Amino acid sequence: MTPVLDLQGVAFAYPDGHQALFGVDLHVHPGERVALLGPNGAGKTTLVLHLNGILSAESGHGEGSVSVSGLPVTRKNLLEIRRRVGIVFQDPDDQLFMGSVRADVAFGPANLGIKGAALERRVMDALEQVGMAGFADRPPHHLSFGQRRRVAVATVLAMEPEILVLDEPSSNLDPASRRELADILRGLDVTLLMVTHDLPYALELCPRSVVLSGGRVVADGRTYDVLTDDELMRAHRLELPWGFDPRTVPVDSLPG
Ligand SMILES: Nc1ncnc2c1ncn2[C@@H]1O[C@H](COP(=O)(O)OP(=O)(O)OP(=O)(O)O)[C@@H](O)[C@H]1O
Repeated sequence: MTPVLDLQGVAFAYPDGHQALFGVDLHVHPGERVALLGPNGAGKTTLVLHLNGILSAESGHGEGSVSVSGLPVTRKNLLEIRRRVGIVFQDPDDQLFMGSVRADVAFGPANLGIKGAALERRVMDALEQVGMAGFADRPPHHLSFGQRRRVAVATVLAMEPEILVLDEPSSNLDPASRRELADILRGLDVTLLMVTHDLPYALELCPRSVVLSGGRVVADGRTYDVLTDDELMRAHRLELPWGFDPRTVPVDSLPG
């Protein structure tokens, strides 16, 4: 089976010489839900920026290869790659800039040439998937932060990506919004890569976790096994929230 995401030996140094990634290998198969964990400065964002070619070895500061469903992430493939890889950034305001929710969600597919009833269907399907169909005519800046984050997810879903990449999806959400977003994400039929410091969220949503530390993959396995490996957790500054013990989570409530 061709992996949706295939990274081989990805190394990258920023122009100031700071080396952020050292030979990262990562393979994600269709339908998988994977959490990307790691302390501050581990290289998670740098890695995510390689997935749709914002950063790449082609820029002259890196090595290795990234491909999405067999298509190499190179300058000449960027349009198709950006259709296949949907990234939801941490701040929804980076993704919402139109006068209405409908216009924001329509922006990407309209750029692909989709119009009329087909465009409206894409927009409403995406908004329904995130429970925001009733907000189509509202200006995004009149919505709460949690609602804006859901609309940001819809802008990406409307592109019908092969992989949905989420950067800290639970950050700044109140407990109810955090849980509602988890319910939404659990219900999506899409391959998912989620960068998070919210370890219970990773356990709840992603059967598999990859730990990046110092620009290297230091663990890749079942989320439960990663979070209960005390030595690994300590070595890479991963801390569970006070009072949370994965061992007490009922096994049948874990995903996958
Ligand atoms: N534009 C840049 N120029 C130089 N170094 C950078 C740049 N952006 C990030 N870095 C460095 O690269 C390393 C990896 O940073 P990155 O943002 O990828 O980490 P991260 O795992 O996403 O961290 P966090 O959890 O804090 O968001 C860090 O040491 C950081 O200081």
